[in-house]
Amino acid sequence: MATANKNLSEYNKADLIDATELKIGLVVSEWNDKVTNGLFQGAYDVLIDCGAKPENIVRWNVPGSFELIFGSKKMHQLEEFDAVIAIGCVIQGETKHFDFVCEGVTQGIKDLNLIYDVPTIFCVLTDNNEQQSIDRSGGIHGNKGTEAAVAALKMIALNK
Ligand SMILES: Nc1c(NC[C@H](O)[C@H](O)[C@H](O)CO)[nH]c(=O)[nH]c1=O
Ligand SMILES: CC(=O)[C@@H](O)COP(=O)(O)O
Repeated sequence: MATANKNLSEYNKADLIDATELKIGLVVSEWNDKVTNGLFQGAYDVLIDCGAKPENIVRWNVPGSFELIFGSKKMHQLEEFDAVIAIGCVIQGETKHFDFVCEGVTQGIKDLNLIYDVPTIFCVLTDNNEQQSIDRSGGIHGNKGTEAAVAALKMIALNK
């Protein structure tokens, strides 16, 4: 099922755990920050809706999606978080750099999930154009940040 057939913002709060006592880290890329800020807001709103305290939602910014790997690793090393959400937006340009950034951040975040016993959630848009990113960060297809926070809460429940 493609995103076009599924609204990313749909979730059932009854399916999610109480977030009152949770601490969530969000590492946010500054590239395409209009989009990444929208993704962050979508994730933040779910966590608050599920009872998280604002002071327990910690945001770190990094220059680009490739730096999400190192930023997420440093968060994990604090051993304070129940989950880390890596937020980025990679948009195809003129060169093959898109392919390498997307593959690198995908593999890097996969590796973090193997190394650490706290989930790292992959909230990275890998789009052909800016409109696709807008559509998936609070636009017609919903918000992938919402989906990421839901995934984080579900994985925390599984990890208890
Ligand atoms: N083109 C995009 C980038 N490129 C920058 C890299 O992520 C990285 O910061 C740089 O190579 C230095 O290590 N990053 C994005 O997040 N989105 C893009 O569209
Ligand atoms: C994903 C990127 O790094 C890319 O947007 C950079 O653009 P370009 O390939 O035109 O250098």
